[in-house]
Amino acid sequence: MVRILLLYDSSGGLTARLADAVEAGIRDAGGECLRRTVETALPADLLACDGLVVGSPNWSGITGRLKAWFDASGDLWESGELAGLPAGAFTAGYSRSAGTEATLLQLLHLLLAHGMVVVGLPWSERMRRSGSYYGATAHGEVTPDDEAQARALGARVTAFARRLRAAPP
Ligand SMILES: Cc1cc2nc3c(=O)[nH]c(=O)nc-3n(C[C@H](O)[C@H](O)[C@H](O)COP(=O)(O)O)c2cc1C
Repeated sequence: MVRILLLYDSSGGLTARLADAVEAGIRDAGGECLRRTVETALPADLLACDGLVVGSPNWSGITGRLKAWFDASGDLWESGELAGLPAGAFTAGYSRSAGTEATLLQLLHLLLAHGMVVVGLPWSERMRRSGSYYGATAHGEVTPDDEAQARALGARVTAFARRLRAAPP
């Protein structure tokens, strides 16, 4: 069974609710979910996983706490140990038009810097109401469409993790 690290920060609970849906998607796809908040996660958790889904509140970018956590994983960046693992991103904020995609791209940048293989969301009718090519989203509340997109993201990362583990590039 592939193990996916679900790592996120959340102060008000919105990002945590999206994480619930990501976790459900990981399980849908037959994965094991290692769920950690930024307070409890260790860089070693990354090494124990076949893939990663990371989420941050949209605080005009990711939160300082999450950036500090990634800064502390710099050794793994240098050694390239995460290279080739699939990973996806999600974010929650107040407004649809106040930096959502910029925050997702900041998360994707961190994943790419580790050499990870970015898994986004493909176009669907649902994306007119929620989500982005760059990942799953919520704005002010978590709607059923938000949950469905986050769940799809968790399932996609898990499916890619299984394939990549079976046949590494
Ligand atoms: C310092 C700070 C900056 C924020 N910046 C933005 C922003 O640029 N765009 C936005 O839509 N919401 C912004 N928000 C609102 C948060 O994204 C919102 O509270 C969200 O629910 C946070 O996720 P959480 O409930 O998981 O903590 C900001 C909140 C704080 C505290």
